Amino acid sequence: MSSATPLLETRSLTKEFRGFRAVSEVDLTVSEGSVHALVGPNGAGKTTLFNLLTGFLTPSSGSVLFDGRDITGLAPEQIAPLGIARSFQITSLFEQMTLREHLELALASPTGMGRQWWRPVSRMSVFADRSMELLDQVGLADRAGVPAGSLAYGQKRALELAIALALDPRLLLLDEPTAGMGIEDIDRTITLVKRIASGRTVVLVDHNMHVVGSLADRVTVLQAGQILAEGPYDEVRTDERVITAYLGSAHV
Ligand SMILES: Nc1ncnc2c1ncn2[C@@H]1O[C@H](COP(=O)(O)OP(=O)(O)OP(=O)(O)O)[C@@H](O)[C@H]1O
Repeated sequence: MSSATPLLETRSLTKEFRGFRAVSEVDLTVSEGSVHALVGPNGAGKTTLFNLLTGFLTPSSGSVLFDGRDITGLAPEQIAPLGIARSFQITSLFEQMTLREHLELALASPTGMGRQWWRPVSRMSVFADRSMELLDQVGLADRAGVPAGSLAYGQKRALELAIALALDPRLLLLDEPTAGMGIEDIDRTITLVKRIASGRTVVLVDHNMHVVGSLADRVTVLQAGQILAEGPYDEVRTDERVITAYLGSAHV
């Protein structure tokens, strides 16, 4: 992480909901090739910030720059093809569809890698090899033909990661990748994220400090919509202001 080139930058980014500032003048700088964690107590503005970065929300003021380009106000379907993918906190899979079909659909979508959405479904087999590669990357190659509904929770989250990777994103945004997981799945997810983070930039929201400490090169702590502290994990976790902020929340 020697390069100082920011892949993602926000400048005075602000989102108000009827006068309430959920995100307030946030200046975030994410270096290319880094894993950058966003943490903070409930309601700190993490999800709102993710929504601003991916175009699901439009900022009230301020800007978002990706690779030096101003992407403020672009729609999600304009932002995704630039190389920003997101995995969601809530599982969004089709229970009856097989794992391979999920990947083929992701690859064939307008924002997907091939952008060959005009191809008839019968020609989706061109994506078969890539689908298997992606499933292999997340350790699900042997489940390719089973319906997503039959997967265990941790496997569903791994499938969602594979779907996000179908874009071959430069920037991958992970919203609580270990939420609701037991310790074994958490450790498996840490290993998986480490593997897929190589060669790309990852911004991660997670409440689990073991996950953050294991993965993040840099941590930004949000509180009440503002940046409270920022730095390497070991520095941030001993910061008095951060400790105080967390003592007031459910996630100590
Ligand atoms: N659409 C909305 N309308 C009004 N208020 C909102 C809206 N979305 C979020 N908020 C408020 O903005 C604040 C930040 O919410 P946000 O979901 O971004 O926090 P968070 O850090 O992701 O919290 P959590 O850790 O619980 O997911 C909260 O007070 C929330 O109630």
